[in-house]
Amino acid sequence: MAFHSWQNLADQPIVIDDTTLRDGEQTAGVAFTLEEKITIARMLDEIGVGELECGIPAMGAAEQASVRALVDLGLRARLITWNRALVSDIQASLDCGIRAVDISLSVSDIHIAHKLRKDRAWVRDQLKRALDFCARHDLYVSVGGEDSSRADLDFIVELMQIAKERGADRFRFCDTLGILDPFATFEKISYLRRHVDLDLEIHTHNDLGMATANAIAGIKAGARFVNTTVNGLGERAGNAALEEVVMGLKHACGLELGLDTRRFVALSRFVGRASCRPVPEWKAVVGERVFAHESGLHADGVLKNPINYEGFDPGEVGLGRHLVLGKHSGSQALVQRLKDLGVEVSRIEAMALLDRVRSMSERNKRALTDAELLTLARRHAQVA
Ligand SMILES: CC(=O)SCCNC(=O)CCNC(=O)[C@H](O)C(C)(C)COP(=O)(O)OP(=O)(O)OC[C@H]1O[C@@H](n2cnc3c(N)ncnc32)[C@H](O)[C@@H]1OP(=O)(O)O
Ligand SMILES: O=C(O)CCC(=O)C(=O)O
Repeated sequence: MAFHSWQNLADQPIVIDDTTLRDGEQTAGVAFTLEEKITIARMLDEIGVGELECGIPAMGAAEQASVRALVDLGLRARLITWNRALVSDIQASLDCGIRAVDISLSVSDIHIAHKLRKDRAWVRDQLKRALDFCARHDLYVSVGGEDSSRADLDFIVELMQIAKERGADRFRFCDTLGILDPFATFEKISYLRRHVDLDLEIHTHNDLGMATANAIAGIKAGARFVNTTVNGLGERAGNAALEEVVMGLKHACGLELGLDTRRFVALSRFVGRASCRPVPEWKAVVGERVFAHESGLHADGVLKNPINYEGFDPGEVGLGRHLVLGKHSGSQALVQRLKDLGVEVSRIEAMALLDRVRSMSERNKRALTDAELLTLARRHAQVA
C-alpha cells in the first residue's frame, strides 16, 4: 500500500477540497465505476486541485477497494475520506492507506435530537473519542459539522475548541440544506474566525441557487478550505461547482488560485458522461453555448472586440465562441457571417435579408445553419 507525500498545501492561501467523488457521487442515482473515479481523480490532480474527498470506506469492501486504488495512484493532491465520528469508520479509512479524514458529526440541535436522537453531551464525547483515536494514528483531521447553518454558533465554538485542543487541523462548516445566503454565511464564518484560531472549511449546497455565492462568501470571511464538485453535482440541488468557484474567485474577487482552468470543459464533459447528468448548454462557465452571441448589439460589440460582451476569454476554460444568426440578429453580424461564407452583401442588403432570417428562426425556434443562411441569401439576391 502506497503512502504518498502531498503537495504542500500550507503554501496555498485557499485550498480547494473537491468532493465530486464523495458528495458528487451522493447525487441520487449517480454511481461512478472505479475507472471513472481514477480518471476524475487524475484530471483533478493534474489541474492542480489540492485535496480530493475520495469516498466513504465505512460503506464496505467495494468502496474500500476504490479508495485504496486512488491512494495507490500516488497523486500530488491530498486524499481525504468521509467518516462518521465512529472509531470503526476511521479504522476502515486507515485500512485503505488514508492519512487524512473528515470526522462528521451533526451539530444542530435539530439533528442531534431528531436524527442522532442524542444530546449535546453525547456529541462532545463522541467527538473527543474519535479525535483521540485520530491523534493516536497521527491523522490529518477535518471535523465536519453537519447542519452547521442551523446550529447554535456558540456550540460550534465549543466543538471547535475541543477539536483544536485534541489536534484537529480544521473545522468544516456545512450548510447541509443549502438554506443560507451569502451575507449570513459571511457573518457566521466571521463569528467562528473571531472566536477560535482553527482553520475553517466551507461546504455549501445549491438548494436556493446560492452554493457558489455562499462558498465565496465563506472564503471572504476567512475560510481557507472550500468544497466543490465538478458541474455542481451533489446531494439534491448539488454543491458549489468547481469551475464556478475558481472562475468566480478569479474574475469577481481577483483571487487567482493557479489551477489549469483550460481543462475545465474536458473535465466537465467527462463527469457529465460518467454521472449520466449531461451538462446543460447554458451551465455557467462550462456550458457549450455560454459564449454564443445572437443579439445584434452584442454580436456587433463582440465583432469589434470580444471584451465588450465577454467577462473572460472562453479559451480560459477550454470553450470556444459562437456567433449565431437568429431572431435577434443585426446587420453587422449578418454581413460578417456571409463574408466568412464567401458572399459579399452591403449593410443595406443585409438589413433587407434580416426579416427573412428572423421569420425562419421564429418558425424553427432556433438559430439558422450556414446552409439555410446561404439559401436565404441566394433567394434574396434573385428577387432583388
Ligand atoms: C450530509 C452528508 O452528506 S453526510 C454523508 C452521508 N453519506 C452517506 O450516507 C452515503 C454512504 N452511507 C452508507 O453507506 C451508510 O449509510 C453507512 C455505511 C454510513 C451506514 O449504514 P448503516 O449502518 O446501514 O446505517 P444507516 O445509514 O441506516 O443509519 C445511520 C446510522 O448512523 C448514525 N449516524 C449518522 N451520522 C452519524 C455521525 N456523524 N456519527 C455517528 N453516527 C452517525 C445514525 O444515527 C444511524 O444510527 P442508528 O441506526 O443507531 O439510529
Ligand atoms: O459532515 C460533513 O463533513 C459533510 C457533510 C455534508 O456533506 C453536508 O453536510 O452537506
